[in-house]
Amino acid sequence: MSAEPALAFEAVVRRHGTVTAVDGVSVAIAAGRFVALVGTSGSGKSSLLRMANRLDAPDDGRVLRDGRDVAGLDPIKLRRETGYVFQNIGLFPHMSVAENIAIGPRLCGESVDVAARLRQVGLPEDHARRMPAELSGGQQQRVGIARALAGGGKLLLMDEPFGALDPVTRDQLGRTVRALHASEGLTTILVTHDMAEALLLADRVLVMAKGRIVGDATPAEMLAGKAGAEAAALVAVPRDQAERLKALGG
Ligand SMILES: Nc1ncnc2c1ncn2[C@@H]1O[C@H](COP(=O)(O)OP(=O)(O)OP(=O)(O)O)[C@@H](O)[C@H]1O
Repeated sequence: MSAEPALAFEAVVRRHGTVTAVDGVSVAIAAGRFVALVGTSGSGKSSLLRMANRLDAPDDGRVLRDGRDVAGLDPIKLRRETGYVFQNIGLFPHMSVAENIAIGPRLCGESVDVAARLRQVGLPEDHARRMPAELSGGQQQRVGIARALAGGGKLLLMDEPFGALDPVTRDQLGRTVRALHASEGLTTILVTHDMAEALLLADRVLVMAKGRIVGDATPAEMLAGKAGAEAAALVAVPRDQAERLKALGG
């Protein structure tokens, strides 16, 4: 494992017209960590994530992967080596599950063990022949995760990947991703609006507000109120819900 952080942002700025979406973010993420990125809508989470594999370029500052500035890396290769999963992942509707999973490596003349990839994400092997429309939303997201990892990349970026799913499916998928993170030796960054999900899955939580990182702590530190006012406000929501549920149960 490299001594360099798997991903680092150095004084990164990203503007969209007159809006400064990312306003001087510096943060390093060590290989093997599971980081949740939280913050209210419009705080800059997606804008930050998109710079990790050159979907967007910073207006200022640098983004480093394993110590190398992404500006000097081949974007096609970089994206192949990055698992990227987002809400409504967009499987190719006219391709089978197997073809969807294998598409990236196949374009580079490489083959994929589709059955193994399906097993990894908890889907039966016979689903390989199905078309995306024959799968539930949760199953489609599982295929999306399998496709994201098929290139063999060790960095997994997830932008609200469970956003459109019911709470039970969401919880199951979260556990699957956490298990994959460990078994595959991934570095994972999960953008989520669900603070409870962030606290339960991640080993480090970054809080964004107005384009800046305003909280950076472990889940235990967050719960103990040691990560600043914005983090405390976000943690207050699931805590209050848990207390109200407990009160209901007597
Ligand atoms: N392509 C774009 N063009 C113009 N403005 C944009 C664009 N993308 C994002 N923005 C603006 O940049 C700011 C940050 O947006 P971003 O999507 O990064 O936030 P976010 O924290 O991911 O939000 P959400 O949780 O709602 O997805 C917002 O003010 C948004 O309106």
